[in-house]
Amino acid sequence: MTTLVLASASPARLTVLRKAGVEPFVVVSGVDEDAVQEALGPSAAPSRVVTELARAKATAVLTELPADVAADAVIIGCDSMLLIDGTLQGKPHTADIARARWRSMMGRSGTLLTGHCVLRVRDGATVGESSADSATVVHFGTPSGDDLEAYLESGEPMQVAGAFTLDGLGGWFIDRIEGDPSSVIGIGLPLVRRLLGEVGIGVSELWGPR
Ligand SMILES: Nc1nc2c(ncn2[C@@H]2O[C@H](COP(=O)(O)OP(=O)(O)OP(=O)(O)O)[C@@H](O)[C@H]2O)c(=O)[nH]1
Repeated sequence: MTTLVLASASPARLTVLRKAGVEPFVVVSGVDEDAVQEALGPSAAPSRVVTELARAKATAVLTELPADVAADAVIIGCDSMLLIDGTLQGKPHTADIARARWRSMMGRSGTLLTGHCVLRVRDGATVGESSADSATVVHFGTPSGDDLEAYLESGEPMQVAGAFTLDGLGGWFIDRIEGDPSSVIGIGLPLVRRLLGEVGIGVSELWGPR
């Protein structure tokens, strides 16, 4: 049976796949995302940035796979960033940055881009590849000052692209989205289904015992 390898440390991506019937084999890539972005240059299109980051993550774990997994596997790498005011934003990391971002984006909208790369692996070699990004327009609500401070205090916004979640505390502050919710959380299931199809895999082959 083909093993789905998730090349990500993201707990959210793991949860999305588990709820969708797949128990992935997780290998964290450790890719230096800043270095990849720098190599792409300042004029790289946002969709290319997130897709190349996803490809770098998927490629990086190929050599880390145990032989029994690498015999028959499909590796998925992802990268999510928020495109707003013409700039790509990753994780804010500090409360001050997250606060400044929320004060700027509340009441407005941005596009959450998630790049995906799927590598089909047989006997340790890549025999197929498909990649694409998904774009979801996110309409931000207007949290009160107290609510925003409490949200920052939770620590959640610092650890996620765009300083918000759809499926966590951030959900109180997202008015609506236009697009696929799973890709906002970090891995777009309908897009991954299409990418898996391009390398000859049907999603139900990956579902565990029901
Ligand atoms: N739960 C949740 N997480 C989100 C949401 N939006 C973005 N994220 C997370 O924000 C993180 C974006 O950073 P990335 O660099 O793509 O991924 P990472 O967490 O660093 O993990 P790697 O794939 O190992 O790089 C991911 O973990 C996403 O799952 C959301 O709406 N909900």
